[in-house]
Order: sequence, then C-alpha cells, then structure tokens
Amino acid sequence: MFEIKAREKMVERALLVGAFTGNDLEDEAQDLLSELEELVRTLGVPVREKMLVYHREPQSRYLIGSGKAEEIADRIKELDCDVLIFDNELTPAQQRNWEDLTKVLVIDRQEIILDIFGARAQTREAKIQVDLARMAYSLPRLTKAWSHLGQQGGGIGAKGEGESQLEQDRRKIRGQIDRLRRELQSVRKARATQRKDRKRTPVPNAAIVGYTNAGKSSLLRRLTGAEVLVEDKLFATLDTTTRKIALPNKQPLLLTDTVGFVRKLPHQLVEAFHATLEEATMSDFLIHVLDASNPRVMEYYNTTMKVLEELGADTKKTLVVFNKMDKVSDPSTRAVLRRHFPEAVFVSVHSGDGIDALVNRIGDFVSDQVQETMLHIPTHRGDLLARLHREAQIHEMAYEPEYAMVRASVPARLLEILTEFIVTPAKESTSLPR
Ligand SMILES: Nc1nc2c(ncn2[C@@H]2O[C@H](COP(=O)(O)OP(=O)(O)OP(=O)(O)O)[C@@H](O)[C@H]2O)c(=O)[nH]1
Ligand SMILES: [Mg+2]
Repeated sequence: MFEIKAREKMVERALLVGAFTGNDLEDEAQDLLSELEELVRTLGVPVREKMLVYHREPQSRYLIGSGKAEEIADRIKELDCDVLIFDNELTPAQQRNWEDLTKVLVIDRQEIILDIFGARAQTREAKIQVDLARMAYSLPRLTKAWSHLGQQGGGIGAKGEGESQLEQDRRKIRGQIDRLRRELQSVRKARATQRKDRKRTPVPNAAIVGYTNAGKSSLLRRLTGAEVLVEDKLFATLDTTTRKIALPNKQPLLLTDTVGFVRKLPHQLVEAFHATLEEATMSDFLIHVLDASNPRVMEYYNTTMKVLEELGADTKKTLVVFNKMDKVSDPSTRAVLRRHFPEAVFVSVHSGDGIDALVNRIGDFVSDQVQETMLHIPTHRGDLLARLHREAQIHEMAYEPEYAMVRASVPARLLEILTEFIVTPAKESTSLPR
C-alpha cells in the first residue's frame, strides 16, 4: 500500500515530467504540468524542476524514447532529486523500468491525486471510495513490492515462494475490495434515505459546482457562515456539505458544496467522484463557480461541463458565477467573459463585491420554482397550515368556519401535496398588499 505519511517524510525533491506528442497541444501540456505542480505542492512535496518532453509516439519501455529517458535520469542525479513524478499515466511495467533506471521513487499523476483524496477524505463513504480506488490502482503494481523475493537466491524454490506470496497478497486485497464494496453499499443506502428525508421537506436545493480551487467552499461560507474547509490547495473539499440559507424573499434554500473538478482524474476515482456529485444531479439548479482570474477559465468551464454531461446534469438550470474578481485587473477580461456568458454574475467572495446581486439572482432562480396560489385548507389540517407558514410566503389569510383561505407563494414541491386544496391560481396583478 502507499502510505502518504511515510512518503511525505521520505521525499523532498521532486522532478516533474510531462510528455506530449504531436497530437497534444504544447501549451495544454504545459498547463497540465503546472497543475501537477500544484497537486504535488498540495501534498507538501517541493518541486525542483519541471520538464516538458516531446516524443513522437508512446514507447513501451519508458513511454518516451530511451535517449530522453537517459537525459532525465542524469538530470535527477544532477539535482539530487528523490522522486520522479509523471503527468502521464504510466503502466506498472513502465513505472518499474523508470525506477530501475533512476533508482528513485517513480509515481504518476494518478497516484498523486489518489494520495490527496486519501489525505482529505472525511466521511466513511469518501474513505471507502478512496481505499477502493487505491487498491484497484495497486493490484497490478504489487509485483514491484515482491519482485526482490523472486530474485533472491536465484533458485526455483525461492522464485516459487515469491510468486505464491504475491498470489496471497493479491487474494488478500481482492477480499478487502469485496468487503469494502459491501460496506460502501450500506453506507450509500443510509445516505439515500437521508436524502429522501430531505426531499420530503420541499425546500428547494442548489449545488455549488466547479473546478477545484474556484472558491466554492468560500462562497458557501460567505452565504451561510458555515464552517467549511477553505484552502488554497487543490481538492480541499472531498465530501459534500449542505447548509440552509435564507434568501431576501424569505425563501429558504439548501446549498450543497461539492468536490472540485480536475482534468485527468484517475479512472479508478471517477466512480467515487461521480458518487459524491450525486447531490448535483439531485438538485433543483446548479451554481457553477469559476475563478475569473485564471487565464484557463474557459477550459475549466468546459471540463466541468463535460463531467456534468456524463452525470446527465448539463441541462440543469445553471447560474454561472465568476469569482475572484478582486484579482482581475484587466477590464477586457470581464468584457470577454460577459460576452460569452451574458447571464453570469461577477463577484469577489473575498471583498464581498457582487454578493448581494448574486443572492438576488439566486432568489430569482428560487422564485421561478414558486407559484402564487389561492388555497382552501380544511381547518383540521393544522399540519398543512404549519408547513405553509414554514415553507411558503403567505400574502393573505382568512379563516372561514370550515377552512382557512390562504393566498401564498408556494414552492413547486409543496404545491404538489396541496393540489386538492387549490382554488384558482391567484392573479399576479392582484392589488392586495404583499
Ligand atoms: N483573491 C481571491 N481569492 C479567493 C476568493 N474566493 C476564494 N478565494 C481563495 O481561493 C482558494 C480556494 O478557495 P476554496 O473555497 O477552498 O475553493 P473550492 O472551490 O472550494 O476548492 P475545492 O474544494 O478544492 O474544490 C482559497 O485560498 C480562497 O481563499 C476571492 O474572491 N478572491
Ligand atoms: Mg471546496
């Protein structure tokens, strides 16, 4: 298994390598490499140097050509690095070949992301998901740990011993995987029940989505005063947090923070990642937060949209929010973004600029799901009256002997329960005071 803590003590000088072919865009590769540096920094490992390497086509031995590989090995010696980190996915064999060549620890982007997820997972569900992803990643790489046994003594017996040890280990891991899968199922079932309970109270809910580090948690904190983890690190949030806020029109809204999106997510983690995003697919609408100060903001937008598409949530009503406007000094940036997203809201969570406007826009989104209605609620249904008081905005109320006459703006989901009591939809143009 890969122990992050052990490694953090161990490695302190990393060389990063990003390999690209003619089919990749060089500046995209450069950007991904910078992002890898961020990820490595998030793990607390200092980076000595980054190298972008062109290669014509993937080679089986080192992914890149042996000549280039030798150069990198030399550079590792010169800089006295103790870990080589690839932005590209390495096969278990390539990883071993690199370790033989360089004599340092060799890992790839996948493992870095797994480590970050592992260090940050909070709930049981997130922890299980990360463990499962790690095991799936390490299973084909186990040979590495045991290959020295196979070589010991060189005799046939010794080799057999090594292999059976490997077999035992694999079996053990497969058993653990089965156990974790079962546990995950029961944890998920419990969460689904919780969510159903929440659905029963027809409070509208929105999910805050977006690329990692965009400021999603900061925004939730600003809007709710909730103590959510905010950090200038990638993947600060791994579990979803839901908080209730009150909008200016007194409408309550449940806001859910979600895990940030990133490019080249390890495929073992995609499922885990999607599961934590279930909240997004269940919500009434989305708040898509973007870091306007990042020159790559359009790419990040597309990455997030692609994931939402995979989740079937890309057609959901979405409010686009450009954050960190305090860091945007060039006025043309705003103009360009405005042209692409005429409906977007520009804010700075830090300075508070635009937050009031944002809250109003969120209020509009919620009101769209609220209908003004005239109801006759039987007097013995005190439960429904209590809910109306709690969840609707009551404009007018009068008691008749048999029923209470109520004119209120009612959230769509509460209205579903009340259909039999609707009299006629009240006119918007009514002169009664609101
Ligand atoms: N300059 C500036 N920085 C901001 C603003 N909003 C958030 N940040 C910073 O951006 C960093 C990331 O903020 P988070 O709220 O953790 O971002 P996130 O989107 O929740 O990130 P993940 O949970 O990793 O997906 C933190 O260092 C924040 O202080 C802003 O309006 N202006
Ligand atoms: Mg966050």
